[in-house]
Amino acid sequence: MRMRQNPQFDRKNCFVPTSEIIAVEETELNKKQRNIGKWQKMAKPHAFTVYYVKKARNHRWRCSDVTFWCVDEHLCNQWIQALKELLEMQSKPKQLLVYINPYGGKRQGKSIYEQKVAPLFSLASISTDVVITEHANHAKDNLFEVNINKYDGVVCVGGDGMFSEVMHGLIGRMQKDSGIDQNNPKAPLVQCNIRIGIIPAGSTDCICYSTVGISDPVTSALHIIVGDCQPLDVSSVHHNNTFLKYSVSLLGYGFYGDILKDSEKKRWMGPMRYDYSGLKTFLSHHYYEGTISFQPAKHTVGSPQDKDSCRTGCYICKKSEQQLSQQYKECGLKHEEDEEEWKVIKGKFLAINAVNMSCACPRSPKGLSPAAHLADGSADLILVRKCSRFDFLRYLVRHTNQDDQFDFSFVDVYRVKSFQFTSKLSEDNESNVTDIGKKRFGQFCRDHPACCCNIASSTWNCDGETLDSSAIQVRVHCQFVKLFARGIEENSKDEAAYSQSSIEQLL
Ligand SMILES: Nc1ncnc2c1ncn2[C@@H]1O[C@H](COP(=O)(O)OP(=O)(O)OP(=O)(O)O)[C@@H](O)[C@H]1O
Repeated sequence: MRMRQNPQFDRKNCFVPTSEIIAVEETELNKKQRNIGKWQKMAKPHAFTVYYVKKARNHRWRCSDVTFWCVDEHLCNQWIQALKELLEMQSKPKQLLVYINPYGGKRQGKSIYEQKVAPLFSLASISTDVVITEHANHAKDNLFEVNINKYDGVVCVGGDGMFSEVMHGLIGRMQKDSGIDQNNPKAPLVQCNIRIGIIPAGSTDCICYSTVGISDPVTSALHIIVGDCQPLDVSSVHHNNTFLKYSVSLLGYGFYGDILKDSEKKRWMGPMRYDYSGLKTFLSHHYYEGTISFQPAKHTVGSPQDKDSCRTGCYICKKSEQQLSQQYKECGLKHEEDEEEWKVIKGKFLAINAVNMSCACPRSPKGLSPAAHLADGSADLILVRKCSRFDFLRYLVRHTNQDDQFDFSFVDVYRVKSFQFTSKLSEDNESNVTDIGKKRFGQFCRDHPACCCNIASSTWNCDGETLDSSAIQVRVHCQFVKLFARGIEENSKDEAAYSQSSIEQLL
């Protein structure tokens, strides 16, 4: 059997893991092809083509191909059969439900899907049911009605808002089917095993970037095709006994809440509104008084100040999940989270951020918490206390350089599995949470004397959407949803090798 590669790889040796084969097809040889070089000498050659993932720089994936030729038709068919059987054995999706937001980002969702993604799905023999959304919550409502068991995954084409909508639909559907009341903050929620794929086509594609390493529709489509699986922690957010939202990236009060609230009023400015509102919020330098109580995530084996980041096959995520399951097994139903230690901090904050992932994006490649993990059952709680404008700027600048952004006297960071927040304003009205806190948590840690400034409440930014209440209770659910992704791969020798010569002889 002989090989004719994509011209750019001529005369290079290469290999492809079978898990990264996209499709195998019999190749029809036309007369012109048969007259090329060595194959000219072959009497009636037979051929098949292997389409595979080619890894390029910066986590970008592309589809490449290599064609194998031989004179023996039977041998050629045996190879095709054997390779197809190998592909069948893997957990690649066969049937997908696709939601396209035609208005997300630069309104390119439909054309991105049709031109870049659909041809790849068709090459990989994936059948799709495509829904072009007509209004907000169309996808979410639809997910409560469809025969979900028919699909191996749900794909959303859009930004973080579209992903959030699909995730809420899927989680909500699972709870409804299992008779679980999402309004009960302590309800044992049912995990969502159907994988979600994100084809980035929004103005913010932070979740895609943090789980794949790049916002690129073709790369994401290929992660879906090869059937990757990345579990993701999800935080549930409640106000007393009312369910508000789920969050997978940022829950931000103060600075990031104010930016979002202001930018919502300036939608007409397009993506520029985030820069404008960011500068305006920075200059206004508001701080907010409130009480935050949290339960440290004792099961995790990492810390927010670790030097290593969460990467493909992350040991810390695996180990932490094992510890957590062990804990539940040992304590069983007796396990009462309320009885565990709570820490309480009262203070004046410029920003309170809780992140379930690093929140890296092209603007801030390190993210809000560079060592946060995708699937360790915890969130990193970052408290930025009142400080001067100059110090706050120094803190923000450190998100873009190599210096430690937590190494400031006014910044504290904790790895937590649940937390509650009450602003001073709502504390006065809703003394409930504070009373419970006082009874349950004992000594409060007060940082400064009571503030004499006129402080209003801020708004919570929950994955890019505002929440109606400032008093919230948050609980992290370990590995609650699954994505067609594999986390960010190390920039290893493999990648360098791939980018130089890319394919080695498989057969
Ligand atoms: N057909 C539609 N018309 C209007 N809104 C829609 C439609 N389909 C989905 N949406 C809503 O649009 C919101 C934003 O979508 P998406 O995240 O895809 O785009 P985006 O440009 O990144 O958003 P944003 O401008 O909020 O950053 C989602 O919350 C989703 O519920």
